[in-house]
Amino acid sequence: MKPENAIEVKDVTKKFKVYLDKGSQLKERLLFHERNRYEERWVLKGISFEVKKGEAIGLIGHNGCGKSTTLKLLTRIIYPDAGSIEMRGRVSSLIELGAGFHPDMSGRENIYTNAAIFGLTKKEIDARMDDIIAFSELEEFLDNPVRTYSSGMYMRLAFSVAINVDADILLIDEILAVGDTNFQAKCFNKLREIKAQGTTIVIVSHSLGQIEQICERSIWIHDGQIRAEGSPRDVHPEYLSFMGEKRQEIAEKEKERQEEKEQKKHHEEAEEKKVSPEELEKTKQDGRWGNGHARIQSVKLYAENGQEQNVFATGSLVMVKVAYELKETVKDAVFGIGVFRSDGVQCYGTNTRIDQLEEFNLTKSGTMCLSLDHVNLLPGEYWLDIAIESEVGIPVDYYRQAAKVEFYSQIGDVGIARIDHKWKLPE
Ligand SMILES: Nc1ncnc2c1ncn2[C@@H]1O[C@H](COP(=O)(O)OP(=O)(O)OP(=O)(O)O)[C@@H](O)[C@H]1O
Repeated sequence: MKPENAIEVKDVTKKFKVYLDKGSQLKERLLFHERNRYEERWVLKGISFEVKKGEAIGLIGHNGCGKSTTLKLLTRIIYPDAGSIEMRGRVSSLIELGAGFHPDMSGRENIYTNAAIFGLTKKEIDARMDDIIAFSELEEFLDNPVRTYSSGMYMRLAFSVAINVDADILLIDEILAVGDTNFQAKCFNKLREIKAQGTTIVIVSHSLGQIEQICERSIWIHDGQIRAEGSPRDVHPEYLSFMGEKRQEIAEKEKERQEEKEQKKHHEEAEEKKVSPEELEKTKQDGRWGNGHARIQSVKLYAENGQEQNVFATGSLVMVKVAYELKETVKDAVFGIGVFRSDGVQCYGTNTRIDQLEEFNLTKSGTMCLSLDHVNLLPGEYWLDIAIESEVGIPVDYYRQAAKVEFYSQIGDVGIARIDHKWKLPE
């Protein structure tokens, strides 16, 4: 092991056995001869990385990519099928909330057993007891059995023990996601303090912002292998754009599924009412109204590079293209857009009249393009309503929820939309 390293992971592979369903009824069980049928799932397919003493690294990746498995291997809760893991120093971990706590024992008794697991003697624990209790802020509950604790209280106790055992290496799995915001902030500050004292830290988190604030390096695990590794500022944008594309694929599949479901429902309704699906379509006014002189055929969204998509990073340019078919000339046409959050809150709305564009007549079918230059909507799902009106506000085609759009961001600000801002710190 290199002298400057605290952790060396070399070509580690790990597989799990996943037992196939054997059937729960007696008859099914009797009929199944292959009782122990299982398949092997390779979760890690050869992972190598090194962590220097005093360095903090973040493990990122989509659900199920193998982050927690990597951390459990480092804690030696489980062992690799091949490869090697070497670590130097005392290891402390916060992996599963309250794992290692005995529910019937009091908080105080659990501090003793838990700290002993991390290798402390009774004398050492006694010396740290006050610090552990003070950090947990659980003085009044300390003699109650931990089964009466809330999950937040569990986490306070577990965190307080884990950071007070003078570990050389601290392994944390998504722990900062639990607890109230005050305690989260306190843990976060404590982690920085511990890091400044030279502790090596490995964090698994979906909060890229937290990783950026604590870690020098991010390791992106994908499909059981390391896909990228480097400064969080370099790796995270790459990861986010990859996840954006994935979400786009999922959104498209979901859209197809919804369309198929709608079509099936539509046919069933038509059959029930003994009319043709086309006739039913004509009479149906759900979320759509107007005199029908023009009809919106499609509303598609495009990114700056011209690619059609429905998932965007907050702050991106979104190009909206509205294709319409004309049945009759529409005089003094006005195009409008409304942006609604999925819970119905209107986030924005405008039209060509509000924007003081010259009035125009629609004389043939075509496409209207609207460029939304910096859409600062915060992460979530939104719907676009699109409308065509004619002279003095007569609705021609109002199309509710004409397109769905999703935004993502790695910044943790909250609300509906990001407001451009600048801070000026006191001199
Ligand atoms: N004991 C186990 N037996 C069988 N499969 C397991 C076991 N532990 C984990 N797995 C599987 O291994 C894969 C990786 O799990 P892991 O918990 O490491 O993912 P993760 O990256 O931490 O995910 P998340 O972001 O959801 O926490 C998953 O498909 C999971 O179902």
